[in-house]
Amino acid sequence: MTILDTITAYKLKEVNAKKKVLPQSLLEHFPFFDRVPISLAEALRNAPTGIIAEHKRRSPSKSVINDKVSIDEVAIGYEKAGISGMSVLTDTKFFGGSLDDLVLARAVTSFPLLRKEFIVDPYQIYEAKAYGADAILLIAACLKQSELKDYSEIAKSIGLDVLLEVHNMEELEKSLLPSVDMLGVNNRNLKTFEVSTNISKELSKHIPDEFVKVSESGISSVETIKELKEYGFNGFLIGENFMKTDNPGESASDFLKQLQ
Ligand SMILES: O=C(O)c1ccccc1NCC(=O)[C@H](O)[C@H](O)COP(=O)(O)O
Repeated sequence: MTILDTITAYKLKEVNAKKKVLPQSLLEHFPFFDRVPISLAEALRNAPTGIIAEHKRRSPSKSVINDKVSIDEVAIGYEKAGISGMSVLTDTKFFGGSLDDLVLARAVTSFPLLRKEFIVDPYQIYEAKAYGADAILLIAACLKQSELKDYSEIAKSIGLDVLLEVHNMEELEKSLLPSVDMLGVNNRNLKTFEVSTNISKELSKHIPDEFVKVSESGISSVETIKELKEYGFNGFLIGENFMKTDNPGESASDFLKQLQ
């Protein structure tokens, strides 16, 4: 059993329990549900740097990364730094995040927010909108092609952008759907936790130009970003490199200065 199998099995139970307490029909009455989202894909297409900075307290591969800084401090710092968008991990059990983090980040910023979650049920897409997200993540390794199609179409129907994450050619082939805005290549192998940006470089040539290409995980240098740009990447998802510092916003700001 891989970590992804463990997480998705847990998520299915978690979502079923949530639906009993707060049905989807009620999520549609949350104030943020009527908010017009800001497109993360557009922000990346038009940005000179294209960084999506992540709020990440801990992870299965690294345990604790940073549980000292507050979400609002991180979100304000990232926006001030000039980052294109922010990824907010909302999983509690494995990453120490929550939907409260998403609401708090939304309350203090106006740039695009990605709900970083292991989506296994459409309920979580409505939840993302209700709690202030602009975009959702779908992971090809967790979902069948019919689910990727249905879930991305649901997200688009309520105005959310879709970042679809792949790690190999087989996952990429089932992910080239018109309802997907951004194709993310995860440089982290979720079975071994090994990280290599070579996977982004290899898969980039098979991603058609209509998708915004995003390289995810294990990025810690501006040289890597400059190199990945040569392969057509417009977006770069960075978590640990900023979050491991005492001041993630300042660290992101220094990183952007080096890039410009
Ligand atoms: O980060 C992990 O250990 C991990 C383990 C299992 C599933 C997903 C995982 N990470 C989620 C992510 O996508 C990363 O947080 C994101 O790409 C940022 O990565 P990094 O810059 O390496 O923190």
